[in-house]
Parts: sequence; C-alpha cells; structure tokens
Amino acid sequence: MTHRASRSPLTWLGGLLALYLLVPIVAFVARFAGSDERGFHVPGLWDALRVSLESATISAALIAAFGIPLASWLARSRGPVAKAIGVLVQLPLAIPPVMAGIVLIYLVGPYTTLGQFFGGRLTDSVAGVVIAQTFVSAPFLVIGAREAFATIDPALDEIAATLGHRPLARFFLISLRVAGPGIRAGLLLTWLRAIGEYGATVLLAYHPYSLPVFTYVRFSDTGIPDTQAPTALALGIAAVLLALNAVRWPARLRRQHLLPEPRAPRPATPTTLDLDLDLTAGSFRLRLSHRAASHRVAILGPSGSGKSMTLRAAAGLLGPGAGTVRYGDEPVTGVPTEARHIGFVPQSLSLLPGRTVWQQLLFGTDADPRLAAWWLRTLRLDGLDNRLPHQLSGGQRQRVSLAQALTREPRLVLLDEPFSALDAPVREELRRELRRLQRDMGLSTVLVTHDPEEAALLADEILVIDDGRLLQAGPRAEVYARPASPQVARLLGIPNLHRGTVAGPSTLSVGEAVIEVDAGELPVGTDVLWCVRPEHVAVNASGGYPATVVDHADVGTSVVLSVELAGGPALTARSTADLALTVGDGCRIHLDPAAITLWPRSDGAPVTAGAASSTPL
Ligand SMILES: Nc1ncnc2c1ncn2[C@@H]1O[C@H](COP(=O)(O)OP(=O)(O)OP(=O)(O)O)[C@@H](O)[C@H]1O
Repeated sequence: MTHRASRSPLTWLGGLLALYLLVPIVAFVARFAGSDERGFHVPGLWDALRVSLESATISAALIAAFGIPLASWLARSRGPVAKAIGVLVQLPLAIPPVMAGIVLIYLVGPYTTLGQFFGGRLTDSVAGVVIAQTFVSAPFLVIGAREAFATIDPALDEIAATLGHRPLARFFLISLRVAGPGIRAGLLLTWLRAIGEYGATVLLAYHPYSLPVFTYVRFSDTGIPDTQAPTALALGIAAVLLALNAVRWPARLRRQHLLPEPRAPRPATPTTLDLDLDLTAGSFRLRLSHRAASHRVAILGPSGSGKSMTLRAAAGLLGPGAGTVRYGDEPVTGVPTEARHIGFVPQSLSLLPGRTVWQQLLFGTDADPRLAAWWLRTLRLDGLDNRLPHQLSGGQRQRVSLAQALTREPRLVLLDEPFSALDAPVREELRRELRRLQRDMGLSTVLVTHDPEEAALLADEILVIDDGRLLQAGPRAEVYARPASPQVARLLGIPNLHRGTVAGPSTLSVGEAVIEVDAGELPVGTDVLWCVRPEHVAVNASGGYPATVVDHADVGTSVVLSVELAGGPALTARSTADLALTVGDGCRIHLDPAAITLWPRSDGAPVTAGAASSTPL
C-alpha cells in the first residue's frame, strides 16, 4: 500500500513542491555554514532584532486579547453580520502588505485625527511597527482560532451549564481548553508573521528598523553579505518554534489519588415538570403544553419530532423565550440553566476531553467528592477513575455521563436518548441500573426516547409527540392500552393496526372474519382502523377465530407469530407458551374485545373499546 502510494503521480507532484520549498533554504544554510564573514557584527542588527521581537510579542498579545473572543463569537454566529465580519478579518491577509500600510496611514498617519491626537508618534516608532504587524498578522490567529472553536462539541457547553458553570467559566474551562492546540498554532503563526512583516511596516514605521526592514536596507547598501546574519536569525527562530510546536509532548503523568470515603445521596424529593413551550428553529415549530403528574416521564416520538428540543427547553438551554417551564411548583422560566440544579445527559455521549473520569465527576460547581466516590462505585466505574474519555467503552462513557449528572444531587435528571448508541446487552444493563436508581433513590427523570419499550420501562407517564405537537400524554398503562390515534399506535410500535368495517354494535368485519369488539355507538357500515397489542392476541385459544400461521420466530424469551385471519390481515402475536406451531399450520386466535381500540377512518378520533363511549363521526 505504502509502496504504491509512493509511486503515485500525486506523491511526485507533492514531492516537487516540498523540494522547491526546501532547496533555497538548504542552499542558504550551506553557504552560511561555509562563509567566513556572516555579518553578525553589522551595526544595528541586534537593535533591529530586539525591535522585531518586542513588537511581534506586543502584537501577538494584542491579537490574542481581542482576536480570541472575536474568533469564538464568529465560530458560534451564523447571521449576516458574522459572515461579513468573517470575510473582513481575512482582508488584511488577502491584500498586499504594502497596500495594508497605505490603508493604515489613513488611520494613524501624522495628519489624521488619531495621528495628531498621539502627536504623530503612531508612525516611525515602535508603536507604528506594532500597528503594522497587528493589522497584517491578526487574520492568522482569528482564522485558526475560529476553526478550532468551531470543532468544539456544543453539547460540552450545555453539559457545563447544567453542571452549574456560568458563561465566562465555560469559556475558560471548555472552549479555551478544547480549542487550545488550534489557538496555540494560530498564535505562533501570528507571532512569526509579525516578526517577518515588511510591506506595511516599511510604509508606516521605516524607523526604528525592524529585522526585515534592516535586512532590506543592508541588501540595498551592500548586497547579499550583510543579509546573512538577519536571515539566519529569522530562519533559526522560525525553525525552532515550528519544530517545538510539532513535537508531541508525552502526556503528563496523571496523579494517582485516593478516593474519599463514599457518601450515599440524600433521598430526593420527587420533582415534576410543567411545560408550556412555543418555539421555532428554522422552519420547525414546537408547541407543547403539559403538566406532568409523575416524576418519571418519557417523551416518545420519531426522529425529528422535537424531543431533544423539548428536553433542552426544559433544561433552559434554549433561553426564556422558549416558553414557560416549572419544576414542581417553582417557576424557572427566567432562571439560567446553571442555576437550575438539574442533571443533563445528552444524546452524544459527550465527555470533557482531556479530563479523567474522576475529574469529569468533580466538574460540577458543587460536586461532592464523597458523593462522586459513591456514584463511581454504584455505577460500577471503580478502577476507571484515572481513565480519559477515549479509554472508555460506550457503556462506560454513558455511566460516567450519568454519574457526572448525579454527583450534584440534581432535583431532576434530563436524559436524551441515553442508551441509543449502545448494544443490546449494555442497553439492558443500564436500563436496569436507571430503574434501580429511580426506585431506590427516588430519582426524578425526564427521558427522551424513540423506543416504546424503553419509555414503558423507565417512565410512569408518557408524552407522545410528533412534528412538534403533543399527540397524547398520560399514565403509561392508559397510553399503551388506549392510543389516542392510529398515529400514536404506530409510534407506540403496535404492529396490529388494520382496517375493518362495523358489522353490528359489537362486531367488526375484518376480511372474511367477524370479530367481537365494542363499537360504541358507531353505525353499522362505518369504516374503521383498529388495533390490538400482540400480547392480547391469544393463539390456539379454544373457540377463537380460524387463522393460519404465516411466520414464526423464536426470539429467545418468547415466540413471535404472524397469524393470518381467514381472508383478512396478518396479526402479530407474542407468546411465552410452547405452541408447537410452524408456518402453514392452522390455529385459532382469540382477541379480547376490551383490548381492541377502534378509530372511525373519517376523523381518526378513538372509539375506546370496553368504555363503550360514542364517537362523533
Ligand atoms: N438549530 C436548528 N435550526 C433549524 N432546525 C433545527 C435546529 N435544531 C433542530 N432543528 C429541527 O427541529 C426538529 C426537531 O429537532 P430535535 O432535535 O428536537 O428532534 P428529535 O425528535 O430529538 O430527533 P432525534 O430523535 O433524531 O434526535 C428537526 O426537524 C430539526 O431538523
């Protein structure tokens, strides 16, 4: 593979450019090494070097102080103003430096207001050198840092907010730290560009000589000989700094620490969630109003339905404009996320880069080390406390996220599809773990999921949403037993959703079969959609409807059968009994009329079976 790549024409093309860049430098170094008179004694050389080093350092410091916040804002902003500024900051890089000098004369020249205010000292002075260097070099930092900030996972900032950190602390603890390597590289290029700046400097501050101006003056006076020393100095400084920047320093040895004596969390007071949201993102509008009765809630819906948005609005991450939010009886609409004392486990399994598991757990503003030690043990993370995120498996990362959220004893934990990226056994294990915490610790949770089984396992109250609207909300048993519409039935994963026609007050014609239902007051002949859960389809029941087995799957703990009613639809049945049936066998099935839900097809409103309610057509 490597052998082939080395012969590719592209490799040769790249090699030629590298050679072109290298040869003049090698030629210079060879001449310089063999030269008797290298020009280090030329008067003014060391002063010029000092001016360049001082001015480049001042420039780089100024650019860092103003450019890093600018780059951070540019990375987060999408509007036309940000776009315009993004283009503007590249201009000094795109125009010839001499033109940059001319432009600057209009700002700080001796006859401008600013120039006169400073008594003409902004030109032909070190200040002038700094001004020229800053203008020309700033884009290197702003562009580099903007790219570095743009790669930061936005979930990290949200996690830090839910862990109690204010915006400025988040900037220093997350953004600056994660973007650090990119910013350092940008700053180095900025400083080197400032040292090498000639075009703008020569117009704005011919005196005192900076190293490049000094070199050009010597070149004009004496030709090549006197330029060897400054060239060697500039080359040497650049080579050393770039090489240092390229070195991968060995990771600092992480200090071993003794874990404190674990302390169990205090029993939590159950907290419910009350939402009245109306918000828009692009063309998507979310409108949702619900007051939960339970402290174990699941928000269930398909991809793109607005589940994460609902959860983030509940956490305060979308600002007070998203709508009204209450935790229990306490209004929190205007309270910033960092002051809400909640736990938030995002979908992305995001952990803080470069921090060990123990540091992740202690990242919250008021994290208690003893409690962290307890969660470390309880969530079976012992022995992993010194590991970095990339040294953890998906399930371990998920546990760390959960432990991090719990170490502050939050009043409410918001979980965004926390187990979706995990394989089945780990998912099962973590679901069990969360159920235990809900039961034993009284943990209040709001879980976002698209998995009806997960919602049923981890919540007492289900909110079914689609396309930014609440379709149904209520106690788990009620929602699962009585889906409000065929759409909810589909989202709940009920496979048996079919057409039929009301044949009498308590019968439904389905294919050639007539099944018993409670049709309420629906007139005979009404076209309906009806559904029944697989566990309510009893196979080989005495006196049931004749059917044929069309599929048979043993899924380990149970058998899933597909049984076709005579001339009618195939129904999915789930049974733990040993039915000894194979495909093609005849059987009889029984459907409990109370477990069948009907909806007239004209308006989709439910006719609740068993309740004998009448539904307007
Ligand atoms: N910043 C944004 N700008 C424009 N549209 C957005 C933005 N954020 C989300 N959306 C849109 O809002 C809708 C709801 O997004 P949300 O992330 O809440 O979906 P979800 O139900 O959590 O989906 P998933 O299960 O795939 O995570 C989606 O259609 C999404 O494309």
